[in-house]
Amino acid sequence: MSWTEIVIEVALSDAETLSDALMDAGALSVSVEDADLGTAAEQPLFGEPGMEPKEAAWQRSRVVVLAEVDADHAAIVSNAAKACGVAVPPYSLRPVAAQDWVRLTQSQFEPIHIGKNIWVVPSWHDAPDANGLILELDPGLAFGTGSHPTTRLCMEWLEIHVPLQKPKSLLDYGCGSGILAMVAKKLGGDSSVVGVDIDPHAIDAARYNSERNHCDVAYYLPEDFGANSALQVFDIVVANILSGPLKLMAPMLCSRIAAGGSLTLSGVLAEQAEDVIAAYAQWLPLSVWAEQDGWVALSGTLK
Ligand SMILES: C[S@@+](CC[C@H](N)C(=O)[O-])C[C@H]1O[C@@H](n2cnc3c(N)ncnc32)[C@H](O)[C@@H]1O
Repeated sequence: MSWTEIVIEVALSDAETLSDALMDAGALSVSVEDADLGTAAEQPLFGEPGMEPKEAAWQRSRVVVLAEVDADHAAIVSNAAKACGVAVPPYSLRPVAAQDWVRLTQSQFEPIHIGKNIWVVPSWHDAPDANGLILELDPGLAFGTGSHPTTRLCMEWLEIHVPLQKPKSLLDYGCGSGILAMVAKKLGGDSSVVGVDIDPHAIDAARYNSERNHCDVAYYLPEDFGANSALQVFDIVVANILSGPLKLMAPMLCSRIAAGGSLTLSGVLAEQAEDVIAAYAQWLPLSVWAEQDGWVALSGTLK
């Protein structure tokens, strides 16, 4: 399947009405861009701090219309112009090369190597190292594909500490795609792993991902977690959220750590570490375990 782009240069004031009319006249999609984009005449959108914002983003617009290759392109433009009560604007046509869009999108997601031996592998790839700890995971609605430094920090911590601590139970609070819970389950053998997230889409994604990776993990929304395991404590608690919620959650998260158990937090910027450490100080001494790209993982053991 291939398409044609109709490129029309119009005055800024006409761009929006013409775009609507072009959709009514048979366009598949319409986008409006700065006609001076990439040229010496392009104006920066934002001025220096303190300057008045410009009234308009740019001076002249280019309307780019995607149409079927065998559509009547002249009719699309003239019908739209007629509907707007303006003269038919000059336009040019350019072919859009046929692409395998699925393949193109998929090629942007390569397997990710984390720590010593963990691989996060999209379903359309073979595992690069058959002896590695392989998580099959596609980019989706929930946060956690292994590309973010905070996820990587937590996975690296788990890779080292789960085999050392051999936890009987582990809680992943703010589980997103379930990536940390699944790694913990694969590293921890028969330990009981629970994931909690406030976002129902994340819970669905985590359940789906865990089934595909043969990981027996229980996932809950916070209210169901409270109802189902009100008194349960865990040998390891890990939470990769942001510093604000982590500070508020300190009493709740600490109440979930078993005696002698540990807590690992990420989603915290290096400059926020001191503040987060202070919020947890009455329960356990946290310290910076590692830093990546300005993000830290904090870790500590319950007093
Ligand atoms: C940064 S993502 C981390 C996802 C995954 N654990 C990882 O390490 O990649 C944070 C997750 O915490 C969840 N979250 C945010 N606030 C929360 C809260 N108050 N209770 C539970 N989950 C929360 C978000 O929905 C999101 O999925």
